[in-house]
Amino acid sequence: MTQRQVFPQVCLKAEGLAVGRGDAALLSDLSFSVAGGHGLLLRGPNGAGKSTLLLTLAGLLPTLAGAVAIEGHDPEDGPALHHCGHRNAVRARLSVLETLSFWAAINGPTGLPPHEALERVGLARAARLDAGYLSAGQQRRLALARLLVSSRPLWLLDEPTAALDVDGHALLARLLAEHLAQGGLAIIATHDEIGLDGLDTLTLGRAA
Ligand SMILES: Nc1ncnc2c1ncn2[C@@H]1O[C@H](COP(=O)(O)OP(=O)(O)OP(=O)(O)O)[C@@H](O)[C@H]1O
Repeated sequence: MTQRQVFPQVCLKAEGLAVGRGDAALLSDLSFSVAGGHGLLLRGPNGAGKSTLLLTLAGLLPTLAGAVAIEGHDPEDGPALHHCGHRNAVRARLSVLETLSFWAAINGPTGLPPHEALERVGLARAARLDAGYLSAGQQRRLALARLLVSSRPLWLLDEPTAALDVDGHALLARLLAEHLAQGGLAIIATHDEIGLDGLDTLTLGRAA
């Protein structure tokens, strides 16, 4: 299938960035850029600061020095990014479809309709089940579906393969390939192989 450019030319630039918890810098003097159509893998040992960097890029932690800019994104088009963290933001007492519809309503129904997104991630048959009953890997798939129901150029993914089976790994690679082909960009903290060629790698420091 031929993919079309969906996103305008968006580029994330980090310059002289220091990130950490409280006042203590875990990583400093980071400069890198990721352009539309490109993906960057964050590698490094446990505790190196990958999640901290993603949270900082997402604006959920303050920068300790330097700056992050997302160039080429028009705020009129809505938020620029999704942050998909370790937790799956699954609401146990809502059905799978209700959970995803909730996220589409909160984040903007600018992507796939929820039932189509569930098809994409292999959860169509679980649509009416309480989301709390999903297995760990199914909950991860539901978290990935959240990326699909609201169209945003920048995906910040923290250990996206956690609990996914072999098919789930392949699914993630397909979703990423399609996102990049549409001009999206992705930064992915992972210890796993992602199964997609052409990704750049940034290896971060040492565990404390
Ligand atoms: N809220 C917090 N307050 C203080 N220190 C924290 C807090 N959260 C994390 N840390 C510390 O920050 C350091 C970096 O953690 P972070 O989760 O960014 O590492 P990581 O590279 O993502 O690790 P992993 O590969 O294990 O996921 C760790 O030493 C951790 O203990």
